[in-house]
Amino acid sequence: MPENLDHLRDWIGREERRADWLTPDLAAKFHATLALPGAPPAEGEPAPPMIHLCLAQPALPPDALGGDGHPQLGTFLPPVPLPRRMWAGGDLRFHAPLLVGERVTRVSRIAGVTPKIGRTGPLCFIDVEHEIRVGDDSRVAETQTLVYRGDDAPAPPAAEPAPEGETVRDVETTPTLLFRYSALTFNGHRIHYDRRYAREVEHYPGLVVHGPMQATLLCLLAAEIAGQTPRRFRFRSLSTIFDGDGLRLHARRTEAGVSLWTSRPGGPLAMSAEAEFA
Ligand SMILES: CC(C)(COP(=O)(O)OP(=O)(O)OC[C@H]1O[C@@H](n2cnc3c(N)ncnc32)[C@H](O)[C@@H]1OP(=O)(O)O)[C@@H](O)C(=O)NCCC(=O)NCCSC(=O)C[C@](C)(O)C(=O)O
Repeated sequence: MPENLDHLRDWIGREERRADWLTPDLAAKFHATLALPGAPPAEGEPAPPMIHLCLAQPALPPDALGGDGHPQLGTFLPPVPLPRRMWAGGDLRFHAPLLVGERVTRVSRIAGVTPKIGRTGPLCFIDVEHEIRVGDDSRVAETQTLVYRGDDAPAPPAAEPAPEGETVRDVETTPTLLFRYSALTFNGHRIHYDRRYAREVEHYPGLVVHGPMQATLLCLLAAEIAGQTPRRFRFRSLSTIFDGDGLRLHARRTEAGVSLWTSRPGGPLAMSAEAEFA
């Protein structure tokens, strides 16, 4: 670790609250971007799980953004002195669906700051708890884990090819898909649309396929296989997928629910996830 990061724990407990409308327009754009089957839900109908990631995102002017296109660190998230942000994982509990047309409030709280040394060097994990409410009614409880890495951190060492699932779906990871998902989530992170920045500044071979989009596709696949929205959905991002790689979604039914994972075709495990229904 370049320096002692214990002082960042002072940020634990910091809260932020934002509100938004789940409009029919957003529901239609989410449906179209992810190529979901059938017609998008109309006003008053349940919206698909994970659409909340598109809601109540911070809307800041350009001078409040960092060089990576995200809000500058030290506003809500602590000022971690490691520049490269990635989405590391999540743990979500779905209490009840959001309905199209509802006014949604997102209450966010810094819940953890955990420095570690990984195989690729210093890592700092930040846990953010979000509660997605309509009035006093909690619909989704989510813990997001973000990770910050050093400037010169290498890619994790190559791993074995991931096994194939019982159910397999291929998704074409075009720049258009990545751009449209960034737009839906109002995510300015340049690693998803600025190829020169992704290569020259963050040393990736291509545009990065969003962790939350992979998680959304896996959660929707779990819901399709089980015929219902999971009660709990957990995931971890273990290696990165780039545009042009192709994204393969895998699923296998288990006693407790559905195990899911992503890879590029023939590539190592990228995201691993569990959906529970009881
Ligand atoms: C994070 C990397 C570099 C660590 O790779 P490593 O080889 O350095 O780590 P390690 O040696 O395997 O593990 C070190 C410690 O970290 C833990 N660990 C290791 N991984 C995770 C994880 N995911 N979640 C939680 N914990 C993790 C692991 O369990 C261990 O803990 P321990 O010492 O206590 O045993 C590696 O796992 C990696 O490259 N993951 C892929 C990340 C990725 O591609 N994310 C999606 C794209 S970025 C994105 O979508 C952005 C977005 C949407 O714009 C946005 O943030 O807003």
